[in-house]
Amino acid sequence: MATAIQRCLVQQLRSRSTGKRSLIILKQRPVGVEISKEFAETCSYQGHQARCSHVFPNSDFLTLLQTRGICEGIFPNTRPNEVNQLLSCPQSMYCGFDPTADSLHIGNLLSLVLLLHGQRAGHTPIAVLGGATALIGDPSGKSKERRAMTAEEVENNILGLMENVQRIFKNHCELISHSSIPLSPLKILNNRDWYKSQDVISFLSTTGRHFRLGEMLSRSSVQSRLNSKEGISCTEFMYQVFQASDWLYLFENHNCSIQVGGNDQTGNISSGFDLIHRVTNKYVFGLLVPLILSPSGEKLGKSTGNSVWLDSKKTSPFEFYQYFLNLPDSAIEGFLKLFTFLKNDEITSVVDSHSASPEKRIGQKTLAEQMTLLVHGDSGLESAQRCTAVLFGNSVLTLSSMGLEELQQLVKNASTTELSLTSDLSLKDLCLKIKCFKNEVDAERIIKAGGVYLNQQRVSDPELRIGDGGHILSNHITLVRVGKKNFYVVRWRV
Ligand SMILES: Nc1ncnc2c1ncn2[C@@H]1O[C@H](COP(=O)(O)OP(=O)(O)OP(=O)(O)O)[C@@H](O)[C@H]1O
Ligand SMILES: N[C@@H](Cc1ccc(O)cc1)C(=O)O
Repeated sequence: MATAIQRCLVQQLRSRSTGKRSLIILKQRPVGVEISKEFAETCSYQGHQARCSHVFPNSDFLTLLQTRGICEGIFPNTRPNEVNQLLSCPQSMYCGFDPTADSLHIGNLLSLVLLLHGQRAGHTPIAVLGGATALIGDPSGKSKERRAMTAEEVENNILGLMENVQRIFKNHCELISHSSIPLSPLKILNNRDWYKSQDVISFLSTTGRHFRLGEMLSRSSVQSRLNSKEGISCTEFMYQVFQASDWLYLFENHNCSIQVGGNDQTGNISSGFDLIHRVTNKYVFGLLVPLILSPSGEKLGKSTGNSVWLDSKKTSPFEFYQYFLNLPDSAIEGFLKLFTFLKNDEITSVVDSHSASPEKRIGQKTLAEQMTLLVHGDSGLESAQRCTAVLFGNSVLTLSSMGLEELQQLVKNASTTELSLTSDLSLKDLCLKIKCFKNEVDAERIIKAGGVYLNQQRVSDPELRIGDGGHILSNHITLVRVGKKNFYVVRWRV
């Protein structure tokens, strides 16, 4: 007798007319993008070893997303039975990211978390990198025309985004999902691939015919620009056509009936819905995540200049960890539900312990740990915790276990000086050599007043001989701090 999954597959194959549905998993590599050896390895890794703890497909998926606040809206919201029916069979679900920067940020992370929940529930996640759409420019939420990007910039940014997405899926699979059933492999596609062989006339005479100008003009992203002094170019006006065509392509070639995006994407998702319905007479659905705002209420995003990046070179694991550690109490429960994979009862228990002693910041610590583990893996979390111990716990032992690079990340703006130790070097001489002070008088005064720290320990004798009393750590480094925030790294020649 056929299993439930087999019945589902047969039903799906019968119900679709395209004949191209890729229920067979394709390990497709974005063409035109250099793929590193690591990328190739993690791709095959995910295909073979990923495991999921849920029964497949998990019918509670949508309820879980809604109760945790991850899915704020379903587009269209008038067909609840169809969307539930669709999700009771294996689907592909996609989210697109335009490579307008070389890294994703925590606003984008929520859509990836939704895809990960989808993967855990038995669906196939697809990340589309907008090699084509980044060159057009999405007007959604933008009061001005975007700066035109060069093809080289876009190609370079794609590499960064691909690395981010791969790393997060790998960390989730290895460190967070304790599972027993294989997860569907993640697909990363570049939308440049399905446009590069089309000429503009055939695109307009085929795809273009399905779009109604009235509907296109009604999108709020278009309306707000039409009513502004800046206006909207034909290029950006056409953006919705490309995002809609992406979805049609994915629907026909990758069984993709679900698009995930921030709620600022409703207009583009609606264009895709209209196109697919017009062409195939089938219904597809958008799952909309809420926009993540900064504590001061603005959207966290690339263009808003307040990003917490997923690339460790732009936001180090320590800074990333600290961002969550410093969130106000009021944000914690919501963020634990949105971003972590802790179960609801685990979150309740964290929130209860936090409320009993808020000064211990148990909620912030749990959130920071879970987020750093997902984004930067266990080595990133260890580094973040080491850096925190040094900066806020004054741990000399931890400081001596750090490499120069990690220390430089910790004290980002600190100058690093290489010195040879002489037997008569005093603290005051050292401070002058590494340019903590402009003159001897200032040096003497501030050291005596207790404003100088060696390896996070206060020292107040300007004549103190350096070298005595473990001022030089076993990693041949001394960290000098003046006041609260001015750091200087000394690297001793050996
Ligand atoms: N702060 C945010 N909260 C939730 N989702 C977000 C946030 N920022 C972006 N997204 C979502 O991430 C996906 C990719 O967005 P995109 O690459 O355009 O990011 P962006 O930071 O908004 O970029 P830009 O500022 O250039 O528009 C979209 O679905 C978008 O809605
Ligand atoms: N328009 C989306 C990115 C995107 C690109 C291509 C898609 O097919 C889907 C989404 C954004 O700017 O946030």
